[in-house]
Amino acid sequence: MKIGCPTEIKPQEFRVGMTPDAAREAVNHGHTVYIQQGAGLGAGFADADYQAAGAAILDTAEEIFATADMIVKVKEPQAIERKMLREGQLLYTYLHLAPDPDQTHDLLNSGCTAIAYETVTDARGGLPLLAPMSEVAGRLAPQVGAYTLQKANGGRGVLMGGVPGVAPAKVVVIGGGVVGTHAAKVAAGMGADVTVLDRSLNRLKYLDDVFGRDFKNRYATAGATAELVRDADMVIGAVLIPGAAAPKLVSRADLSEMKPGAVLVDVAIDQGGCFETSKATTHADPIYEVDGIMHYCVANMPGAVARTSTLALGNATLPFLLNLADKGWKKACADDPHLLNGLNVHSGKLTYAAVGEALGLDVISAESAIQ
Ligand SMILES: NC(=O)C1=CN([C@@H]2O[C@H](COP(=O)(O)OP(=O)(O)OC[C@H]3O[C@@H](n4cnc5c(N)ncnc54)[C@H](O)[C@@H]3O)[C@@H](O)[C@H]2O)C=CC1
Ligand SMILES: CC(=O)C(=O)O
Ligand SMILES: [Mg+2]
Repeated sequence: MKIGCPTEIKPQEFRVGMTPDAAREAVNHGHTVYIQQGAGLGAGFADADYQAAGAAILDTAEEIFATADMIVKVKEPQAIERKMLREGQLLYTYLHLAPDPDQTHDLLNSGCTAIAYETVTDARGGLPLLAPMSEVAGRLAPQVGAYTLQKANGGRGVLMGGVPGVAPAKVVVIGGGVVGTHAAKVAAGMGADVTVLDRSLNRLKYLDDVFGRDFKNRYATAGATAELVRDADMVIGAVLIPGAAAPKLVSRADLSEMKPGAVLVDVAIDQGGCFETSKATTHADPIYEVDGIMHYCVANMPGAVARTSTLALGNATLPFLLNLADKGWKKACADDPHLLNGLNVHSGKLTYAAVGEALGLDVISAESAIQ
């Protein structure tokens, strides 16, 4: 198969869809790999590294899209990339379609087949292609939140760990999955007073068993959420209903109850955000204020640490990538129901129920797409 990897063009996105190691493995499996010139530079990989791995370098994204049967990326295709997708081409990347009707319509119109990293599942109920970036974003969240809490950045001027004689910051994490757990670990490590909210009792039991001494947890009723948010210096939004638009758990009215200069870090922004006042921002201009509350809502947080993130994402995407290339997407999906769960779009039809529900569009079953 011809596999193509273009340079990411989302603002300040420095990750790349394939590492030289991934290219080498695909070449060893008998595939031809095309990398756009300079695609790996932001993550520290030179064109020569890809060439040494057996990949060919092409100058432009147009050439990559025109040549390849499968496009491997990191971020959802941007409008200009969507115009280059064609009928029958396979797209393997993050999509986050539920909050993005424009992208959804373009993918449907292109006739391509699109597998979304974020809805591929595993046998333990996890999301193996989302998890590595959730680990990164979770660990970054208290770091960017702590920066935002500084006075010069609009925050209330509270130090995460306090100092002897002065209380630490109160950090509330809504959603105790991968993002939430990594965020809580780092915030607790910085010395903050951390509470994690989740609606899954099993998850709370796990957090209590493993991290009971490091941070507290509460069941996420609306009442408990409101009570903790009111008193927080930093709230990290980390909920997910896979594939669906994030539920809004803090309203604009709730902001008036919060401490002026408190910080909301909405990691769930790529699924539309879990605070009513969230709107996606970029690394170039990440922070804004609403009613005295600072918001950080970058939808591609892992791009800030592109080398770590590219290596972590590549470890997770490679086995599926090789299966897709070796067997073709239909057989690869027929053999692996977890990969089939990643199928969001095929030949002008949506194949993922939660996306259809969020956007009010018809959906066919993924099973029917592989017949
Ligand atoms: N902004 C960025 O750069 C990045 C964003 N993300 C996003 O972060 C979000 C979280 O991802 P993961 O932690 O991997 O998901 P996850 O599935 O591991 O965890 C989500 C948790 O939210 C809980 N939850 C669901 N509804 C809830 C509610 N109403 N109240 C409280 N808890 C609730 C679930 O029980 C689960 O434990 C996703 O939207 C993901 O796409 C992930 C990586 C990077
Ligand atoms: C998960 C995701 O959207 C990201 O890593 O950018
Ligand atoms: Mg994202």
